[in-house]
Amino acid sequence: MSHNLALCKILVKKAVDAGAKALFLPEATDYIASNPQESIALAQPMESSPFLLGLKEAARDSSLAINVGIHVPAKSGKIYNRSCWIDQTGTIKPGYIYDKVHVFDYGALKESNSVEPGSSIAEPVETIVGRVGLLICFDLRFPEISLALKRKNAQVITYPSAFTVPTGKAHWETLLRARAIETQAYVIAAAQVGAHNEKRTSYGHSMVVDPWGKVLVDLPGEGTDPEMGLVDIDLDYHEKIKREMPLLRRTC
Ligand SMILES: O=C(O)CNC(=O)[C@H](CS)NC(=O)CCC(=O)C(=O)O
Repeated sequence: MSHNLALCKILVKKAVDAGAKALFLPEATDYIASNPQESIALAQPMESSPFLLGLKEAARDSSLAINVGIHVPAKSGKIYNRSCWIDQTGTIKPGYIYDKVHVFDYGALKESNSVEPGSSIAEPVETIVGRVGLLICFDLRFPEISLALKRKNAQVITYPSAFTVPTGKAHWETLLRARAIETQAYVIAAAQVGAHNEKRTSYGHSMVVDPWGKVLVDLPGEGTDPEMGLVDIDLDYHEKIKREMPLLRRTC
């Protein structure tokens, strides 16, 4: 976790140097464990997690908002797979969190062994880059939840992710573009890349798609340094797309 925090701080510096107002980090940025027991054992409460406290401090010191995926202990003894919005003062206000609703049980991965599913869709967060709807990774396959955020006027939807390589190759870009086209929102999907342990490798291809479905960023995931892309979130463009093709007024 201290290693991951150090990598995050490199990205914070890159973001600040590039003039960014917000930085989007992947799902499970604190750690990816080798098995469900380890994942549960490593989870720390938000109040005392050195990873999260360090990231909040970095946000405050650099006046940079940060979206990050972490693990948090749940009352059931399992953990929540959580997406947090840290604002540019380093604060996670009430309502700035979302717990992954759809857990990923596929092939060798049984997320439900360790993760307690969340039970609600968070209101979009009013941020320095617009109204941000928080979702996570496998939620990407369930259009309903992103359309619920569209009805709540989300301008940006985030999917911090750690997709598997085969499902990523088959579906990742198509799903992200579809969600952006349907919701007419910016879709931002920071993704883990490469080998985590002998059993797990993530697909990568961190991607940003604009409200028309155009891919603005697709990071190659090469080399050893953490990579970052830079985009302008153009809220006027988002409005224009919605005005010219008002999908919500129609019924079906
Ligand atoms: O394990 C952790 O700590 C973090 N969580 C994840 O990486 C999760 C659960 S295993 N991964 C996914 O949801 C991949 C979804 C996917 O690949 C797909 O929908 O095709």
